[in-house]
Amino acid sequence: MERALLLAFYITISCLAFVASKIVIALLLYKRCKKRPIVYDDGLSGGKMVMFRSPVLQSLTSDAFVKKALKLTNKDIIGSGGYGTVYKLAVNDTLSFAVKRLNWGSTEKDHGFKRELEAMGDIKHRNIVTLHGYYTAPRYNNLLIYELMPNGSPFSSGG
Ligand SMILES: Nc1ncnc2c1ncn2[C@@H]1O[C@H](COP(=O)(O)OP(=O)(O)OP(=O)(O)O)[C@@H](O)[C@H]1O
Repeated sequence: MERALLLAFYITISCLAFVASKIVIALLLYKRCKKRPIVYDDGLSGGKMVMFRSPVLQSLTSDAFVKKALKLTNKDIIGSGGYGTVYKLAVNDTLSFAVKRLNWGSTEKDHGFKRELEAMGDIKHRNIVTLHGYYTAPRYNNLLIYELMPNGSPFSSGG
């Protein structure tokens, strides 16, 4: 009788451990999926827009955003640095982004660069401007999509 009880106890513990391990695995997979960037393929330009977990950018339709981004002109320029030109992209009256058009081309073959961008998309710090995503297309310069800082980039030293 005692042996039967002990056996039942072991079976119960094993079942509970099995269920708990499945829950932990499901939670880890869910967390990983949530962190994964959203990728939109733009059929028109053959480009790709990658949005990080930013709810701001994910609430926009990528088509509308890409169309606006590809229409940026000199009058939208808010600054320029060693790596490219920075434009203000206004989605509507209340929502704007800083879009940096890099001086070099597509990230398609540069996996290291992509990985670096995705790592930057994970960083959230009050002294570091948020990178919301990027756009890359075969015949177009790469675009980095940043949070728009009211007084310019926090990296900027005034030049
Ligand atoms: N997120 C942003 N919001 C508003 N303005 C920005 C933003 N990022 C950049 N700028 C503007 O664009 C300018 C150029 O920025 P950028 O980051 O390209 O170069 P930098 O920080 O000046 O220097 P470096 O070339 O070494 O990166 C900044 O000085 C700033 O005025």
